[in-house]
Amino acid sequence: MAIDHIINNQPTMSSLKTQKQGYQTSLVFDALVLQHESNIPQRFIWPDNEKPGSQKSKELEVPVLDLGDFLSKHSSSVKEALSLIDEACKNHGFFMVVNHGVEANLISDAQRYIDLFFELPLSEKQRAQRKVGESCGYASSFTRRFSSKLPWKETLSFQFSAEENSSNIVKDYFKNTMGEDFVRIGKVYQDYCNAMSKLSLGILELLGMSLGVQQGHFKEFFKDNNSIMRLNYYPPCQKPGLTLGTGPHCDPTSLTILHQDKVSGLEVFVDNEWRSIAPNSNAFVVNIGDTFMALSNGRYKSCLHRAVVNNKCPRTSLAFFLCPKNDKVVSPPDELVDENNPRIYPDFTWSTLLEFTQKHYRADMNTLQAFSNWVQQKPSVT
Ligand SMILES: C=C1C[C@]23C[C@@]1(O)CC[C@H]2[C@]1(C)CCC[C@@](C)(C(=O)O)[C@H]1[C@@H]3C(=O)O
Ligand SMILES: O=C(O)CCC(=O)C(=O)O
Ligand SMILES: [Fe+2]
Repeated sequence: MAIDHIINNQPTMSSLKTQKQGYQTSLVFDALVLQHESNIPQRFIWPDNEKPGSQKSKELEVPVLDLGDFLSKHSSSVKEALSLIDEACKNHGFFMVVNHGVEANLISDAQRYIDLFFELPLSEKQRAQRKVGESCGYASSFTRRFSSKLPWKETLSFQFSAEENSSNIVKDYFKNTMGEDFVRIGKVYQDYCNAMSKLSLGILELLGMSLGVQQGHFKEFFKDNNSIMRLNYYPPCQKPGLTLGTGPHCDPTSLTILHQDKVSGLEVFVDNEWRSIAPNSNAFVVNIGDTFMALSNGRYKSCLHRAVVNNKCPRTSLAFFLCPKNDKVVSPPDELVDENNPRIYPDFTWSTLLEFTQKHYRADMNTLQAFSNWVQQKPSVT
């Protein structure tokens, strides 16, 4: 049966009646069906210049930061760590963190529950269905947002807040969205996000030092962060050379703390070629996002990366996207602006950049430039 026929006749296909647009047929990516299909629907096939093809990417060696060592202030490790991280962040914006203090069984629970959630029947997952224009909820390859170059993935994204009065925000999300059976899962992801928020503050202390910024500046800016946690689930694909789990992009957020499962797939575009970052279950991959690039006045780079899929097994990743509180104005500290380093980006708030990515622009390798142009055209947006 032709794949389009399969998709179009899925019981899961739903038609959406909206006040504005009348009937709109929305196709749903049923991973259980598509992962066995070798006839890939056109909308999942990427253009020739973006297809991953069949050749395996060379591995990229990124600096590995021993955070425990660094934070215990062993002067020898501090100096060496700072220069390693500084060079990586000026070049491709990626490094790894080990000895991070996050419990191994918390990480393995968080990884295990990704499989549990995404192996649920589609109708169950759709109880958390993400609405167009919103950044939280379940999305199946964004069939409701995009009509081409669809990512070969399902995602579940939810909000985290480090503010005192929001200490149960993740737990409540799972309970209210998915019901009592998900209280335990909600607790695991609440604990995981708390650990990510704490870890990010340790990393920010290091980035502040390597940028030569007043001690604790970035920690202070992000202490009440309002971040986004995303579970990525990449089903196997029979033609992995034609599709992409996540297309080439820079993260619009500030810092991404990613945990790759045992299955490789993360690739970074460095020196004009795609390079893979090998999975390491004891480490987190950290990358600079657009918002931190603006905070560093362009000193540290938010770089192009993507996720490829394979034809053998699912791949999962835990992505914690550190974001400042919505109304915080993103503006580089004075130490990073002088006559030799004039301002590169306008002041903006994270909520405005997030709205731009959710309602006006598909995040890619030019998001921040497109956003800067958009903000400068719009009167009184900060
Ligand atoms: C602010 C965000 C938008 C995306 C999630 C994120 O929290 C950070 C990464 C962004 C994204 C992954 C970049 C590639 C395109 C995208 C549409 C995706 O493939 O998921 C982006 C996310 C989004 O939901 O817009
Ligand atoms: O899954 C991965 O390895 C990368 C995902 C990613 O880049 C993202 O979600 O922004
Ligand atoms: Fe990313």
